[in-house]
Amino acid sequence: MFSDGLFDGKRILVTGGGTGLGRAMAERLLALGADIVICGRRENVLQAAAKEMTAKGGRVDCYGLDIRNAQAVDEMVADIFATGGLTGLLNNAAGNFIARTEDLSPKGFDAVANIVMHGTFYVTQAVGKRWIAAGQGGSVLSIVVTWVRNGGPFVTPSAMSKAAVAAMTKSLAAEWGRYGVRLNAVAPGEIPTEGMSKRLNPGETPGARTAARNPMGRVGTMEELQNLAAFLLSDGCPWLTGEVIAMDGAQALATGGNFYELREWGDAEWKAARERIEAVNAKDRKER
Ligand SMILES: CCC/C=C/C(=O)SCCNC(=O)CCNC(=O)[C@H](O)C(C)(C)COP(=O)([O-])OP(=O)([O-])OC[C@H]1O[C@@H](n2cnc3c(N)ncnc32)[C@H](O)[C@@H]1OP(=O)([O-])[O-]
Ligand SMILES: NC(=O)C1=CN([C@@H]2O[C@H](COP(=O)(O)OP(=O)(O)OC[C@H]3O[C@@H](n4cnc5c(N)ncnc54)[C@H](OP(=O)(O)O)[C@@H]3O)[C@@H](O)[C@H]2O)C=CC1
Repeated sequence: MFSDGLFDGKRILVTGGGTGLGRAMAERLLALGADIVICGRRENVLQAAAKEMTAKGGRVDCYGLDIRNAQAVDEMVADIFATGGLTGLLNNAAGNFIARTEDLSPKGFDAVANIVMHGTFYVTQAVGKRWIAAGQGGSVLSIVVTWVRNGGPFVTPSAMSKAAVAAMTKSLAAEWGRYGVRLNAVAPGEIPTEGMSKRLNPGETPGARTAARNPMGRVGTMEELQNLAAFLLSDGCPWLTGEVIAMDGAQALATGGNFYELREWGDAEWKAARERIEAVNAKDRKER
């Protein structure tokens, strides 16, 4: 679908690029010739992913850090610019889980908001200010959710924070356009990944609920997202900026989104879901 070498000479930072959608998009960009940088909190996950991704060649650099830490983000980005710079940024790292909003503690809200809203801003600003200082342009792509348009029941901290990322995308497209920096966002429907399925559909067959409700009768595929991300980050559309593009088989248009049906759940279902989510959180935390 794309020419070989489309991304020759490009270097792209993919936050959360060691797993799931981030890894899939990083792999496609690498295959098209880009050098890749990935970051996340679990260094072992990043190193294992980088090893597999470069089995056929290419360069993938890893940084183990928490993007909620603005100083750590700035140090990472300074190091990246000291070792070759960047032409693109893919804001993909996120945290999320389903919960009744009345059950959230302040720390539970902050866990999501500090990753998605604050962390995404820290990375974008650290990269953007260096592009501006260097007099070079760049392209930012952020992964959001369809809930930025109409809210997301039972995922309120994520809906609020991703809406902030969509607002950042539009604000900076206007503010930084004069520097040749463009920003766009993609709002995918469900594309099952381990990190997502275990926190948003705990105990269910991954993708089953979406397949039953989606106008196209299925979940999304990695390949569809890889193609859209490659197009948006390529030099093929330099005047395209400030857009949020949904790709969900029209599910949000038809049904409003993903989790409204959870209003049927009672205390027992929420307790079971929380236990499953906290088990996966604890497992991942041990690897940090
Ligand atoms: C269509 C699909 C769209 C998909 C969109 C996506 O984004 S998929 C992306 C999917 N991928 C990911 O999400 C990957 C990354 N995700 C993560 O690392 C975790 O899920 C994280 C966001 C909780 C951060 O973890 P951490 O260890 O850094 O967290 P921490 O120690 O800072 O604060 C923890 C606080 O959260 C509380 N809490 C937790 N669960 C529940 C619950 N079920 N109920 C209520 N509360 C809950 C917990 O009790 C504690 O508060 P407390 O009690 O101390 O006051
Ligand atoms: N899968 C889906 O159906 C959909 C996903 N999305 C979005 O796609 C993106 C990827 O999700 P997905 O691949 O499914 O889930 P994953 O859980 O696999 O990806 C999240 C990644 O972000 C990293 N991350 C999380 N918190 C931090 C942090 N504080 N600092 C640094 N890295 C962090 C995680 O690594 P680590 O834990 O090691 O830090 C992980 O690699 C997210 O933005 C999500 O909101 C949007 C719509 C649908």
